[in-house]
Amino acid sequence: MTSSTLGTDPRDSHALGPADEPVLSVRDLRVWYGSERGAVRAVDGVSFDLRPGQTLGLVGESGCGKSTLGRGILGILPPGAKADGEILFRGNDLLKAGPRQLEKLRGPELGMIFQEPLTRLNPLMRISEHFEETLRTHEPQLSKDEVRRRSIDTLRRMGIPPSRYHAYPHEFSGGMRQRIMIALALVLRPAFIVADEPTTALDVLVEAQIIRILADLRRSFNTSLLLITHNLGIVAEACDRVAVMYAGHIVEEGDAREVFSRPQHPYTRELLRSTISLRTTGLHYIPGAPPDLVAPPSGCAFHPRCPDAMRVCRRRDPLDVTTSAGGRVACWLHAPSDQLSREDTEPLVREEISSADEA
Ligand SMILES: Nc1ncnc2c1ncn2[C@@H]1O[C@H](COP(=O)(O)OP(=O)(O)OP(=O)(O)O)[C@@H](O)[C@H]1O
Repeated sequence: MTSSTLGTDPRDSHALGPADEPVLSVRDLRVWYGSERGAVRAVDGVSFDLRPGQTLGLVGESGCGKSTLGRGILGILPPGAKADGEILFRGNDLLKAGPRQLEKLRGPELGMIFQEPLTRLNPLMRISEHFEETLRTHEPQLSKDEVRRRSIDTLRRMGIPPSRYHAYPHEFSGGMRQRIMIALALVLRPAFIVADEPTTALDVLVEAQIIRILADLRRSFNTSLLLITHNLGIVAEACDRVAVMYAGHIVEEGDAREVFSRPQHPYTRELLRSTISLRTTGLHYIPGAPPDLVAPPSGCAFHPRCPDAMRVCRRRDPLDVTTSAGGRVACWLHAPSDQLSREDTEPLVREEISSADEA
């Protein structure tokens, strides 16, 4: 595929390549922000693939780099941020695309769903006008009737009845406005969408509704979705795969059910334990806090908080290991034994951890 295929009719996008060919391949992506203290390494060597129709949940504590990763892929980082690596979207490297080429792709090919719908819907414009503007900008060949039909059909999928097509944003509840925002992203039928905390500000019922809609995306449009959230329950319900992020790295990735039932990385395990569920008897907190990304700990960045840390964890970056269930985990506990000496596997005692932190 050549770069000339970028920006073609998005409705053809799903016909390109076999179904199992990734629509998005991120390779060794690094994103850093400048700060007075030095570079904030918010995304530090991230790689993953996303296939057509697949939903990948991206989880991790606050400040682990999830939003930066999502924004980096879409090319909407704030000024001063730098990115390096490869972001292959249908075979073309988005990091090498110019700003105008990226601008063209955002919307019809690369969709975005963020929070705060009111700030993004123009209060002076009817919902119909929002749809007309979006479709006319990206698909000017559509007739007025087609614009109306496609918009109403997309809104209906989001549970917004056609009778509300000409209403103004303030005439809808917060949850409905959020669904309208999702419909505005979907009406262009992008091949890939980043949804960053799309439900955080909503009540539980609306949240459940939106999650069902997101889970239906695959059936309706074969859209691939990167869903960024703090809510592991949402990932369990709506995602095929999950990637767990810590200090700018993906520390574990795999089939969502498999990762939730048999977490391989101590961080994933601790994160799951700190989530409220019906079976929760007492809430667990992961001791400590995510590290400063200007000067993260040596070796595995989780080692100062890890209950299973070994001496090697402080000294060497963990290797990515494929799990028996077909996922991957970056943790020395799972490394082949020939990579480790006896001393490497000795437990890292708390005193050593704190003295290393002070150093
Ligand atoms: N514009 C910026 N300038 C400098 N540092 C930034 C900027 N935006 C984010 N960061 C830093 O980058 C790191 C990753 O932030 P990011 O928002 O990507 O994490 P996150 O996992 O999405 O967090 P949250 O769940 O709270 O949204 C943090 O240390 C954050 O302070």
